[in-house]
Amino acid sequence: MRIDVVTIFPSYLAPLREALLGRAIDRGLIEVAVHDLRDWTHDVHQAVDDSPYGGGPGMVMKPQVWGEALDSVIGPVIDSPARLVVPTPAGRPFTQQLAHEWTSAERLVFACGRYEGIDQRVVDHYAQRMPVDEVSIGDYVLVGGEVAVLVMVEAVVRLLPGVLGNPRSAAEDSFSDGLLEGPAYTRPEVWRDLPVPPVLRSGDHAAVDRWRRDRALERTARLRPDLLAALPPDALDEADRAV
Ligand SMILES: NCc1ccc(-c2ccccc2)nc1
Repeated sequence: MRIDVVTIFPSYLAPLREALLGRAIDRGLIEVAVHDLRDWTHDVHQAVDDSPYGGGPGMVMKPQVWGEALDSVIGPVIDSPARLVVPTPAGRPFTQQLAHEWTSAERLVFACGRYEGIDQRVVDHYAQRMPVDEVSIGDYVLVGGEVAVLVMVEAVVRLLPGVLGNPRSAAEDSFSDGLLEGPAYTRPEVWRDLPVPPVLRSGDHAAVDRWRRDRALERTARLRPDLLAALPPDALDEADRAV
């Protein structure tokens, strides 16, 4: 998978080259290119924004600059189909399911907005020639899309074959079975007078699996009842319902 990011703050994307994601790049599992939007300005001030039509606070990012940048970065879409992703608070929710969907994309191009966002015609123009996703990572407003890109790239790349040491990790993610993950424990057996739940040291794998699912169901009911309500009817067996 090739990932391109266009931003006025390229250094914000430096974490993409660290740790797990950095190793995925070194191993050739993904390619990452970060582009400075200002490279496509032609004026001495390198202007990327202007006042909003209709008035109102803040500034809007200019369509001309974005058009030249995205034409250059995306290139002839025919050659390598890409998805254009625009992080925005006014977007569809980014979910584990969407992360999985994106793992089949040959290319992801992220357009990081700042100020009050990007002139809508940029999304409208590219939506005529490629899939464009306006996506939100949560109901809060950031100063720009860069942090959201870090979140989404990590969520997608960790799902790619070979990236995680243990493929079971991604398969057993929170949300993979529609529930939140239950608690995890490691040595020591007792820490500050708090013991590890004995069942986890029993060696009885069926009991451990049952205990873990019960804790996941309890946690989901307590913190995310919406996820329980969204489960398909056959997702919970009789033992689950007893929790
Ligand atoms: N859903 C999180 C999120 C994503 C992007 C932005 C944002 C803010 C300003 C300009 C452009 C994008 N804010 C929140």
